[in-house]
Amino acid sequence: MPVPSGPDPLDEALRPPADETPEQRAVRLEREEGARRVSQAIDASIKAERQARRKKRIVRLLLLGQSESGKSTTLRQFQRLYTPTAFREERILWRAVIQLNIVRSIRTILDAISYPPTQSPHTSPYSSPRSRARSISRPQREERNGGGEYIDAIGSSNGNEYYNSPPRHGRQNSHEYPYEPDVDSDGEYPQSVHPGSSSPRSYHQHSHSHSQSQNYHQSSNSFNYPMSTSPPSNPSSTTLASSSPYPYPNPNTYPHPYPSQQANPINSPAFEALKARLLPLRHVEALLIAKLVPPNEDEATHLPNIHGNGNGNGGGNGSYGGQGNGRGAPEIFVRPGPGWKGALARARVGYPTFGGESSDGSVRPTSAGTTGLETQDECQEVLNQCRRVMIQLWNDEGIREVLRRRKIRVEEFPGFFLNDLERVTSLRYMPTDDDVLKARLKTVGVSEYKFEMEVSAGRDSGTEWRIVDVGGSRSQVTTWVPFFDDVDAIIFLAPISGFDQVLAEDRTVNRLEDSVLLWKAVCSNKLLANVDLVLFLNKCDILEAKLNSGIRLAKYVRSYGDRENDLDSVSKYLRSKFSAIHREYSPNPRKFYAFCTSVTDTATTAGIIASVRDMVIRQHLKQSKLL
Ligand SMILES: Nc1nc2c(ncn2[C@@H]2O[C@H](COP(=O)(O)OP(=O)(O)OP(=O)(O)O)[C@@H](O)[C@H]2O)c(=O)[nH]1
Ligand SMILES: [Mg+2]
Repeated sequence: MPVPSGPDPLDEALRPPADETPEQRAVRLEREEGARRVSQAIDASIKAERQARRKKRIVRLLLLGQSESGKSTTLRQFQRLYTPTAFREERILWRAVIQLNIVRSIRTILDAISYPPTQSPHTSPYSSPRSRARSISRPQREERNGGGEYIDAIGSSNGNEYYNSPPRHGRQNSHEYPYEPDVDSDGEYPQSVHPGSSSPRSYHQHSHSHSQSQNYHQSSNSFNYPMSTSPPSNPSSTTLASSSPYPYPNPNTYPHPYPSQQANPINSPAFEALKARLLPLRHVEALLIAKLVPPNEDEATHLPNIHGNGNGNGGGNGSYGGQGNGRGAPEIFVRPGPGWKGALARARVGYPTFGGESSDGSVRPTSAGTTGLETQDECQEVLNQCRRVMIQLWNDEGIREVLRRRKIRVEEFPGFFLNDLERVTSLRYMPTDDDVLKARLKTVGVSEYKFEMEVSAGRDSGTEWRIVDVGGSRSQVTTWVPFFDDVDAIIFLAPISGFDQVLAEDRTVNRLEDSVLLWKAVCSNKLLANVDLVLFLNKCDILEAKLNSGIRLAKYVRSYGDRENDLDSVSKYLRSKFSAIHREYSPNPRKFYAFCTSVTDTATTAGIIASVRDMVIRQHLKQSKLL
């Protein structure tokens, strides 16, 4: 933005009038003195409050990172480790979330099978969208001017715009994140170039107004759809998905807003019958949404998102019955805090009433998680009845093959429980610790969780912890700033397994690129200049599986070159890049710790969290002495 030249308007406004009389001057000075006294009093009271907080030993930790980076999971790890009783008591409440996760995974598969790649709501961000090879190395001028191959986010001089800019939506910011839908000659990831939304309608709109869409049009001839016309490689008639060819639209004539002829390309009677048997899941989904989303929370069911068409009701038009438009449903979210848990507990949702009132007077199941008694839960009953069909669907070779071809790795989705269907749909099912950590429930808003460690040693005892968990999607980043004040440490989560994925909320943005941009913004933020940073390079388990399956980092991060494509080398490389950004962008020198994590893994995360706890306490004590 151009800076206006000339006198500062604020100075102008504050300057005394040229014809000020001595009396007016005296009045003005007195008024200014009064204002100064008020300001000093406010400063003093803030300082006193801060000192009192330090004395009371209140430690504040902020969890930052993009959506699905693992912030809420990290918080759950803290709770599991340091308030285990409360964590155990609440496990049963996660069953509804897990039920919803299962239903959503099934829906994803049905959508993927039922709709061609161009229509499916579940292509990106889990389908290995491939942007052009990019470098996350520091921007070199030659690179920028030459190939333009680095992630532009790394190149901008200051990350603060991430906070200051208004929430970005859709493709409006494409100029800031110049992601050209680059098509590789091998056409390996055609789904990645599907621009914008999964909704054909919104794509249609884009195609008239954005030049990137035109690029897409121009380039759409140059690759083959992996599923364009061929059936799965093993066309065994025993598989559900293999008994019909796949009449996907000719890429030369694509896109059609609604290619009605191909609305449901799988017309195998076996598949149709199976879908019909899964129809009750629609009801389950609606029930769960009603349970999880408070009645006054309208936004959750109307949130436009990657899968949705902006008005999905989360349960009405999926593909269970093959009648809907199959464009999925919004991801259900909760506002952080005990609200949704309280609502579930109050509704009792069919859980047995083992417990009485808790100390705060609220009623919640207290030890149901350990009894293993049968419960009356309609959703669980329906899931239990559908479990054989779900298992059949998930284990069907033909369907697996379609998913493979479409690069849809359902097992890497958050909230994946399909390998545990027998166990998690049992009527006696009570979520384990691992299940709670694996469950996915998106956060919207910012909230502070207070707790005192049940399990505390030495100097920890008596310390009150306040962990701030934020919603990580792009539109929410601006809401973080008010929480930057008076923070002892930040844990920043960068899910490095996302190097071949795009953001759910903006499919033009590579996930790793977004994490780097966000990291830069956090490092350079002046309000956080003296806050120690802890970096979790997270989802290393998924990263390892990806690398082992042959997906190469160098395809997405060109600067990686021909280094070894294994977890150790990749994580070291990315760690050094994040560390370099920290050094370069931090306004002041400060402590920085980096860990390669899989925060769903209880064994490895316990040690890391203990180190972070010690480090935060140390820092807190140091700061207290300084005050
Ligand atoms: N396999 C694996 N899954 C993880 C890991 N970390 C988090 N997850 C899963 O990823 C999903 C998203 O994690 P969340 O903790 O909900 O992510 P978040 O950062 O809070 O996301 P928002 O609330 O949208 O901002 C959950 O289903 C987690 O179980 C990890 O290291 N490995
Ligand atoms: Mg969250």
